Amino acid sequence: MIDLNKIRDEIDETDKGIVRLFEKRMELTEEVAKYKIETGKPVFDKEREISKLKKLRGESSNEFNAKGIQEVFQQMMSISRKRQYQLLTEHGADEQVDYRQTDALQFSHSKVVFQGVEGAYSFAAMKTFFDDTIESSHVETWKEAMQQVAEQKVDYGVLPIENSTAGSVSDIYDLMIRYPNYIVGEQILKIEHTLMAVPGASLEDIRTVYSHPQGLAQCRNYLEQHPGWKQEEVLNTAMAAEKVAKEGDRTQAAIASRYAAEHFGLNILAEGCLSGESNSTRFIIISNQKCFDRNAGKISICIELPHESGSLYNILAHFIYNDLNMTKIESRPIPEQNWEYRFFIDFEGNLSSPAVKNALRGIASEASSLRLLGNY
Ligand SMILES: O=C(O)C(=O)C[C@]1(C(=O)O)C=C[C@@H](O)C=C1
Repeated sequence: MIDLNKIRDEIDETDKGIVRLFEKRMELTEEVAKYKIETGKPVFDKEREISKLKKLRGESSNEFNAKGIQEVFQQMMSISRKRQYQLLTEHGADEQVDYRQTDALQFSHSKVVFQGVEGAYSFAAMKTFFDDTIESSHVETWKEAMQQVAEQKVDYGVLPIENSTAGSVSDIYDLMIRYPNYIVGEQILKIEHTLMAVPGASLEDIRTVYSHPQGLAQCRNYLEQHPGWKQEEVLNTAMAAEKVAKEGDRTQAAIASRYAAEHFGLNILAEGCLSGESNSTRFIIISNQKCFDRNAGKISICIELPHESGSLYNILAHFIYNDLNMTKIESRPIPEQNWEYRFFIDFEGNLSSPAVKNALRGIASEASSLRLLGNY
């Protein structure tokens, strides 16, 4: 009978040896880091890693072990890189600080653009985030709002990025890539949709419901109870209310805010049950200035990765090693590169913290591209 305890003793001895060798390897890594700090040579040397993996695989006795060796050494070199990034950060090696930190961003007396018309949820988010000294204006589309901020026609823009029921607003993610704007704040707004129609109309009269696609999506459960109603998309929830009020047709209804119903003189036919109790939308405040609040606690980045196995896993390891809490990851297709994606990542932290600097240094070296979208 084989003695399990005896085998385990031998495994323990072998593991001790592996730990000693690992420690030795990490000491050598520190030497490499010193050399790289002095010479400015990049930490990540892909060619060296590929040739090492090939050689080590060749030294294993069978294909199964070769795979294991590849996995273990990929991890070992990735750990070695992370230690080197730490040492580079501690040493303050060529930090590229192309953003400005400020004690407090100037929001009062600024020019702010939102999409839609008064009564739209973006308008409500703007009113909640900013004070009464701002000069606000509105445009028809999210793209125009992005453009106005990019061209510095206004100081800030307010855009919806995510809804707790319907999910991410993917168009906003795509627009963030197309325009050189930055996120400087966010506002979460509880969304309470109501169904409204012209005075005198009742639920039985309704044939068509107008709203923004997000409004229709968030009220999907309610609308499923009325399969006979035709759903029509318009640019904005408040515009839907405006259209119903202007056309005066009692077969039409709009899904929009209570404010919009009052503003356009419409009657509320249903409320409260439309999109659930906790339905909320997160709005971002964007600026063209790469300027972040010194006390900001959340960072948004966008990365593109080499199209190869394990690349996302390796990038995410930078958050784990630096104890950073990732709060969101979103993927969007890269146009013209079918089935390849860019990733939008939110995590907690401030750009001045060493942990964030380490992680961003590592990600910048190992991703195909990294764009900082904001610290707010
Ligand atoms: O040889 C180097 O240049 C190192 O930095 C060491 C090492 C390794 O751990 O083996 C780590 C990172 C490089 O990408 C390649 C190899």
